[in-house]
Amino acid sequence: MARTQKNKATEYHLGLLKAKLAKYRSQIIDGDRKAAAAGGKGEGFDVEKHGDARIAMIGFPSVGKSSILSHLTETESECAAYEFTTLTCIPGVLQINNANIQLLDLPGIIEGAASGKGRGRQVIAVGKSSDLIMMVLDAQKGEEQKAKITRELESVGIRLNKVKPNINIKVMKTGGIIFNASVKLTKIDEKMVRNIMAEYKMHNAHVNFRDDYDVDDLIDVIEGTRKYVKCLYVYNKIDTISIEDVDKLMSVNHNVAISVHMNLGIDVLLERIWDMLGLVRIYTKKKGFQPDFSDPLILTAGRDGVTVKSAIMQIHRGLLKELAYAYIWGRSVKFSPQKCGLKHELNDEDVIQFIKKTSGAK
Ligand SMILES: Nc1nc2c(ncn2[C@@H]2O[C@H](COP(=O)(O)OP(=O)(O)OP(=O)(O)O)[C@@H](O)[C@H]2O)c(=O)[nH]1
Ligand SMILES: [K+]
Ligand SMILES: [Mg+2]
Repeated sequence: MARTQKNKATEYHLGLLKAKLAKYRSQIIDGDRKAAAAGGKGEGFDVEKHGDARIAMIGFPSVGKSSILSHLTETESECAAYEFTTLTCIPGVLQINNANIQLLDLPGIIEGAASGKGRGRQVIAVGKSSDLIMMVLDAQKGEEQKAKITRELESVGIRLNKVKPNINIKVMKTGGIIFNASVKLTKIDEKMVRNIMAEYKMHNAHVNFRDDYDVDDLIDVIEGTRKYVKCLYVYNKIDTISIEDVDKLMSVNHNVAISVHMNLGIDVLLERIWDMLGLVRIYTKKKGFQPDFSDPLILTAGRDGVTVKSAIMQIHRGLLKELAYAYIWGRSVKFSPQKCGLKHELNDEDVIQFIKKTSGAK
């Protein structure tokens, strides 16, 4: 693909090559999955999920992943100046705002990790299972390390800091391909969409583009197995570079610059982790009592954020039927307390009191 000159005539050819490549990749990944299921998983990698969220640290060897785990949690993971010090998945518990977050230290990966080099596949599988990937990078090394690891993750279907493309495909029995777009498309045209659909042997379908997407986005939606994961890029060892270079790193979206050795940037790192996880603390209170501010419920945002309903689902779903309304104090309401229904969206640090239909609703 890299050797094909880019112009209008070759564009269709490139699009089809991309679709073929994506198809073969998913066949290989699928084969791997079956082999893994048959032959047991990588030893030392099947760590059980614990706590309110899971973060996986992924990076090249000796960037300081284990140093970060040992610094931020009670767990000691061996740190050393030689590469591949860490050989398995080491879990620690990171406490931020009373939430218990599982932080996973992992072996360093190398180029080709996704196709099975080293323990790359196991490491990437752990990344896929997490709520946030911390891509740990060495501030002394060039920008290409970020692109290389991103490529490894993308090649197995992980998409970093992206939302699923809003392309709707409805398979029909007859009628051919009926194509619609809500905006003017600049990166793909109808002919290309038809070619790609044909490559996937989809001959009858309604295809609707809700935004200006490209070939890769269409393939992602057709393949359907992509995993959209948030990613924080953590540049460690800033004690070895100039202040100007630190400023440059910090000016990029989703980047954080730290030094474990000098204890620099750690507060900012924890804040960014909290923000990116999108966890919400909710304090429940009983009538006539103060809420217990030392013991929040930690809720994770679903597609509609955290609502009164999703809060109840995480606490005690039986309450759903019994609820008359909820009283809310906090930033999500105009005045406190305010009577709210199930759809009301909660903010971090709101206080909630549930009023049941039978007790005190009148
Ligand atoms: N200068 C500097 N060195 C650091 C810093 N953090 C870690 N190191 C050093 O970097 C080296 C590698 O640290 P590790 O924590 O073992 O790195 P790792 O990413 O876990 O390495 P692998 O497990 O081998 O992949 C060690 O010699 C650390 O002392 C830092 O903030 N500044
Ligand atoms: K090391
Ligand atoms: Mg390590």
